[in-house]
Amino acid sequence: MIEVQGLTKVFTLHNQGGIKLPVFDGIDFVAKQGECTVLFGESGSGKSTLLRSLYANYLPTSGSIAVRHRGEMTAITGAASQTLLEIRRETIGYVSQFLRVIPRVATLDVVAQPLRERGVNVATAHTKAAELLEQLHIPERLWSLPPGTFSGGEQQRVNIARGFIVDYPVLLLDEPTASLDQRNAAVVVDLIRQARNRGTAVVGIFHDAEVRDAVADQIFHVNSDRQADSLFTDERVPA
Ligand SMILES: Nc1ncnc2c1ncn2[C@@H]1O[C@H](COP(=O)(O)OP(=O)(O)OP(=O)(O)O)[C@@H](O)[C@H]1O
Repeated sequence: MIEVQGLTKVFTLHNQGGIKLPVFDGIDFVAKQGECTVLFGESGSGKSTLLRSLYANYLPTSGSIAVRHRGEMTAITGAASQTLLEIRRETIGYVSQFLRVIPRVATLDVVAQPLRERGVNVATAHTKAAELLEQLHIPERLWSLPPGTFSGGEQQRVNIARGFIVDYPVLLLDEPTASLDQRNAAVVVDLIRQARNRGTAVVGIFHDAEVRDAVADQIFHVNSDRQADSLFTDERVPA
């Protein structure tokens, strides 16, 4: 579903005299349908940078990223804005670590929005949003409120509900259980497994070893010191 070739990222800090900050160099990486790929590595190794590059939030310095979109491998690097919007609406879902929402929009609408953008009617989108919010233990009294003042864990669960409301062929998850208790982390593990069983290619960062072991089909080591030929390991992690 995703093919990454020779991906290199160097940040240039223009407000710091143009200092160059190399993050990773020459990454080759494949994410397959129905598999969960875990990005693994030390803090600062570039996991989030890689995930953001897959969503085209960051522009790579060199290399290419392609995603299977409408049945064809489509370049993300260098894609026109219109193509990127289409890819994000139909093919790639992204659950960032923190919820970013428009003020004064009710939680139920925040969660339902990705379905509404795909033309699903309000009633159906709200029903699906309510199911997910219930599953993730967000009390019903909060559904009509904007999530801006919710606790960190509540906001993260709203973000997860929003990410899982569409059956995206590719789902990118940036530490989706970081602020969650065990009960809610277990719900997220279930949601990931269900998505994977439907054929979604999941790519995620999970700091919690228990969660990681519960969902990983393969682990991709992101390591800024690595040699080019040891970039990819296809370690099967026991369920
Ligand atoms: N927008 C940016 N501008 C400049 N440097 C950045 C930017 N984003 C990330 N970096 C740098 O890139 C490096 C990798 O950061 P990244 O967040 O990808 O690491 P990570 O592996 O996800 O770390 P962690 O596990 O701590 O979240 C860091 O040194 C960071 O300072």
